[in-house]
Amino acid sequence: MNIEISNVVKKYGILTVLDVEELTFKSGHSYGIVGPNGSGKTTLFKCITNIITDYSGTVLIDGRDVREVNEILLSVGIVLDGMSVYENQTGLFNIEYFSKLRGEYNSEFALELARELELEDVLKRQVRTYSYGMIKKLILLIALLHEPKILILDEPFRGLDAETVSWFKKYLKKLTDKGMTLLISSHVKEDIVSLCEEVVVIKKGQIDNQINLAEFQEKLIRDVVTTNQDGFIAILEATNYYYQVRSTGIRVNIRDERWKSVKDQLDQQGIDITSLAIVHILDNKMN
Ligand SMILES: Nc1ncnc2c1ncn2[C@@H]1O[C@H](COP(=O)(O)OP(=O)(O)OP(=O)(O)O)[C@@H](O)[C@H]1O
Repeated sequence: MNIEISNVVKKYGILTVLDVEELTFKSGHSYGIVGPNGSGKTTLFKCITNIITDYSGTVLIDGRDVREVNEILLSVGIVLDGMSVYENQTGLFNIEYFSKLRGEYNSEFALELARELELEDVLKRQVRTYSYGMIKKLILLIALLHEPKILILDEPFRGLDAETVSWFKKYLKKLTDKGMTLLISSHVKEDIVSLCEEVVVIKKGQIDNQINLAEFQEKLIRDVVTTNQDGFIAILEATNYYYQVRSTGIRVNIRDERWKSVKDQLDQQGIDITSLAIVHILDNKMN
């Protein structure tokens, strides 16, 4: 399912917290939404899922306005950071309850997921006796139960152990391979890189950048310090490669094979590399 956002402006009083002219999430693709705290990521998710409705502009899912055709939301799963369940009820009650709110309850599938997430043994316990990670797993399990066509996850992995994060990533990959659209916000670069094809950077409520990660696969940013920085710059100037002089060294932004030729030239001129740090493209953009 596609999501098309046009001229969406959300204000709190006189403060504009979201102002997105045009943004499209294509069916079956996975998107990372990144940006500093308070930049509007959660607000965007809430507008897409009708949790916030008092915005101007439109959000269309498969061409239908989410504020007019509520049924579309049955195909959308959302997990917001800080979402809660009924703590005085058991895990199983919560799974069944939230599942039935959306339609059929498939107990076999629910148990299968619970087993994979190692929640099976605690399903009959009241949720208030769960650890933070168990509650988070339970909420994610509930969101997965209906195999949504669009899944929106706001900081989904915070507080989960490495094994569970790895399970979720594999599971989400399977779902996107089957055509689910995934929107995920995270401050953890590795989560975004391992799951998403495209990154949308939001700053102060506006789209600051859109990055196709596939294009950057072989392109690494390097911060390089050499024994002769002027000689190094002369090589980069002569080859027309883009560089920046920084306190951490000379930042070069070139593909692997070109970097090899730069290194050969450094060798020929007797210039040694004393320090080399690889910076991922997203380190620049995420915060
Ligand atoms: N109910 C509210 N009343 C007033 N302002 C709000 C309300 N909810 C959010 N805001 C403001 O809207 C802006 C965007 O908040 P939002 O939660 O969307 O940011 P975020 O990018 O998800 O941040 P984080 O990375 O910290 O989760 C912030 O300035 C926040 O203070």
